[in-house]
Amino acid sequence: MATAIAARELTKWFGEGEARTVAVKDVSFEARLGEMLYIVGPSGSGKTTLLSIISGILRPDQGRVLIDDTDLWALDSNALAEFRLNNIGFVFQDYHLFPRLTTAENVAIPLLLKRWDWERAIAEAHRYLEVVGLRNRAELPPVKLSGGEQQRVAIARAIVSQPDILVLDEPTASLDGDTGKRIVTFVREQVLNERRTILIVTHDARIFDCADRIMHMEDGRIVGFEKGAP
Ligand SMILES: Nc1ncnc2c1ncn2[C@@H]1O[C@H](COP(=O)(O)OP(=O)(O)OP(=O)(O)O)[C@@H](O)[C@H]1O
Repeated sequence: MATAIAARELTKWFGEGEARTVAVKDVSFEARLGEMLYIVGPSGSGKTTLLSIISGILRPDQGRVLIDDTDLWALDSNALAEFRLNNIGFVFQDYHLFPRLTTAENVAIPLLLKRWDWERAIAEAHRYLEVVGLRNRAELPPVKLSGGEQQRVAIARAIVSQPDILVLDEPTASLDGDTGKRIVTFVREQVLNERRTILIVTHDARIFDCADRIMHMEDGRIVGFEKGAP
């Protein structure tokens, strides 16, 4: 399998002097095309910090992230924003949906940012809502949806612009066990393909069997990999 993401000697610290915490220490790994890779570890082990660095949200203090031929953190801020918009979809733990917009409008946001005209963006959003099984919720505001449905809206929004990299931070944290498992199985079966790489930070052992590989972190470092059982 080809490499999609290469993390090279990433280090990130917060604060200075006595208060300095090293959140990620000299982390190197590769994620492959067509792979679902989990990042697991105790609270405070640096998982979210690492995910944020890899997805272009948080600048590392040292090291590089290579995505295909692009050295992510060598891009200027405009190029980085553009790269993120075109290549990386991010699903946050608490969904980050806009309450005053309809479900379809929420899903259309990345396309509107890419300057699609309104009608076309909304039509495409409807198509993706159908993919995640929510076609009949398109005109509702997110508050009218269940947690699992909101999570699926967030996934539709993250994939609507067809990014090669999809990043999910604790996607099942706010869901009951069955719903969480269903959502991750959906991502594995309907969203993963040979041109995509999916990274998932999770504590949830009930979804481990959907992973291709599980990367364990402790105290800011990678302490091992195990094979999943998809
Ligand atoms: N913005 C910040 N300012 C200061 N310290 C931070 C900041 N973000 C993270 N940290 C610290 O960096 C370390 C790693 O945090 P991180 O959130 O990456 O861990 P995590 O493994 O994702 O934890 P959790 O599973 O609890 O979400 C922790 O010690 C945390 O307190």
